[in-house]
Amino acid sequence: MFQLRFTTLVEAPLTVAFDVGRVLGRPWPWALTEVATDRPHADEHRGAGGLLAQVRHTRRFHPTGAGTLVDEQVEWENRVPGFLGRLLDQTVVRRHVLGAMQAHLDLFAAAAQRRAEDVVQVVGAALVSDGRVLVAQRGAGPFAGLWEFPGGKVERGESELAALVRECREELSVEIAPQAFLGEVPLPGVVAGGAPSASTLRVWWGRIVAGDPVDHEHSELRWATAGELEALDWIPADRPLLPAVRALLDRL
Ligand SMILES: Nc1nc2c([nH]c(=O)n2[C@H]2C[C@H](O)[C@@H](COP(=O)(O)OP(=O)(O)OP(=O)(O)O)O2)c(=O)[nH]1
Repeated sequence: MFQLRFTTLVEAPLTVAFDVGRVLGRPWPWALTEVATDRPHADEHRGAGGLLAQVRHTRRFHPTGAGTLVDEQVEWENRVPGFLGRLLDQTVVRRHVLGAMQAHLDLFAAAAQRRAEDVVQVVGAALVSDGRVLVAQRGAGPFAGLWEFPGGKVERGESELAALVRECREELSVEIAPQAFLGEVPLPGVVAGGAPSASTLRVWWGRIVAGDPVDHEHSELRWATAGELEALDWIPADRPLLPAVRALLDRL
């Protein structure tokens, strides 16, 4: 098997990067078959055509503070075996795969970035102080009574971190300094009238730099220890983020 690996940082949330990648497909002149998909984390295609007896193309999507890191691996086998096959690979096939992938990845990154402008993102703050994290209970709406991270929707043209700072000011009357990206989860519902499951929640560790939290929107605010997090009745989408928050509290 020959192989090449590509990593691309796409300025788009996980679900947008995955869905745009899916629509664009793979840059091969013959159709590959999707053999595995785990939206929005990974997918795998296989097929064959032209000089290639077998192609396996896997893609993994990792959330980062700067966007989604797309890690792709292309593996193939030539139709021609042995020395001639290796020569063919080095002179023709590899160059072809590289060229096709580079053009495809440029297109992919630009398309995902454009699409991200139309999908409303949600940001949340894990505000930590004295070994505890501030959690908030929603007072109204479909998630009334459930716990969440303070935060809200990123407005059009606003950066994610500016939205995080603004939401904490509006909801809690505190000034915060974002510290590090903690994780991202898909939101299964409809956010701001978009398609179901199009948006994600991206959570950042933050420190309060001025003020004491005053509750303006929630039914309750609570400073929770790492050990208390699991037992709270969370919005279900948030649960996969709890290990990262617990690890942060344990580390600080
Ligand atoms: N803030 C926050 N929202 C969450 C979390 N988990 C989760 O599923 N959501 C969902 C609930 C809502 O559908 C959406 C956020 O909407 P929001 O109502 O808080 O946003 P917002 O402050 O901008 O409010 P508004 O403009 O609708 O008044 O994300 C979470 O941990 N924090």
